[in-house]
Amino acid sequence: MIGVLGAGAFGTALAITLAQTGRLVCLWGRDKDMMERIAAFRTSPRLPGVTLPDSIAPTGDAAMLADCETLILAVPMQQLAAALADLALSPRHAVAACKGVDLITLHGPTAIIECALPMAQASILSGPSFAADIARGLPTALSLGCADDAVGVTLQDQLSTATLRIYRTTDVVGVELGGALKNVIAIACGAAIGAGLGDSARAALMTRGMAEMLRLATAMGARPETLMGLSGLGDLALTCASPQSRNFALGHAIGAGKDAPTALSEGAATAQAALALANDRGVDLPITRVTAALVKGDLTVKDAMRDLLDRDLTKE
Ligand SMILES: NC(=O)C1=CN([C@@H]2O[C@H](COP(=O)(O)OP(=O)(O)OC[C@H]3O[C@@H](n4cnc5c(N)ncnc54)[C@H](O)[C@@H]3O)[C@@H](O)[C@H]2O)C=CC1
Ligand SMILES: O=C(CO)COP(=O)(O)O
Repeated sequence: MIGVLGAGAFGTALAITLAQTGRLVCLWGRDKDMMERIAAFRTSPRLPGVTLPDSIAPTGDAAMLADCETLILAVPMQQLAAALADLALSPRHAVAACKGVDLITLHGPTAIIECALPMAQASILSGPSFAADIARGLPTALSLGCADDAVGVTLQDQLSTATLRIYRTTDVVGVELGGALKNVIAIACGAAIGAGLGDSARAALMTRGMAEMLRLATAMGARPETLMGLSGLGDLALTCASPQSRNFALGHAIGAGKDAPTALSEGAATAQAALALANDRGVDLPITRVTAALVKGDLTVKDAMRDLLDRDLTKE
């Protein structure tokens, strides 16, 4: 049995696609009443219009996860440490499906897992995929970062489904940072579009944003080709171009002068964390810097644009 910890949009979508393989999937959520309703009606408020297959066991009882050799962790990044601390878990493989950097420790998901579950092999699953697309069985490709390639082969086989194709790499840091940093650039792109700055501005932000992602990630030991793959360029392309993205939507609201949406936006916290990581390493992240200030309300889009355009001219 595979376990999914976190019955939000992404955890539920992953459970649905994994159920296609015929295996039993235990979907755990912390809200017991809601999990009972999901079990009874086979639908989730996080994924309207999608029916949960019978091979998914929705539950609010964490003891059910004890039998799962592989556990997928699909909670918000800033909640990962707390979620693991709250539950007594002992999986063999713990696969993070969250995107971000922990603001308190500046660790990525696998380092958080390694602290909380030292006996588990930690890995990261990331890449371009909206939960609604995965749940509807639309074709999707993701990257699995696992330091031990033999374990990576096992997980790649276990987690790939008829519609979800998984590639693997041992570059865990690259996969983690690709998924985390693209969210910051998606907020910046949303702000540009929301403020009416145009598609050319968005293309410039995506390209120079990719340069920032590469600078920070390689300074932290990632391989550049990982960032040019699914968890990096692939996810950047998806989230910077789609209003379906919650990070893009947050930026759009900021740019348009509207109230920020309440939905989760991992990029808001990650912008602050990325700046701290970059400062420690002497890496310059101008787009991330203005995005962090935009999110905090310390800068207007007009001033952010001026800040970026007024910098000294440089080589590409
Ligand atoms: N929704 C999407 O399309 C995708 C989401 N992701 C990533 O998946 C992660 C989760 O996102 P979503 O599922 O979309 O968010 P969501 O907001 O739909 O669900 C988050 C779930 O985590 C639960 N949760 C929060 N704190 C918790 C805690 N301390 N203990 C236990 N459960 C807790 C909430 O109750 C909720 O059910 C994020 O890092 C996101 O970037 C990745 C790819 C696609
Ligand atoms: O990570 C995602 C798609 O790959 C989901 O993006 P949002 O969190 O911005 O909605």
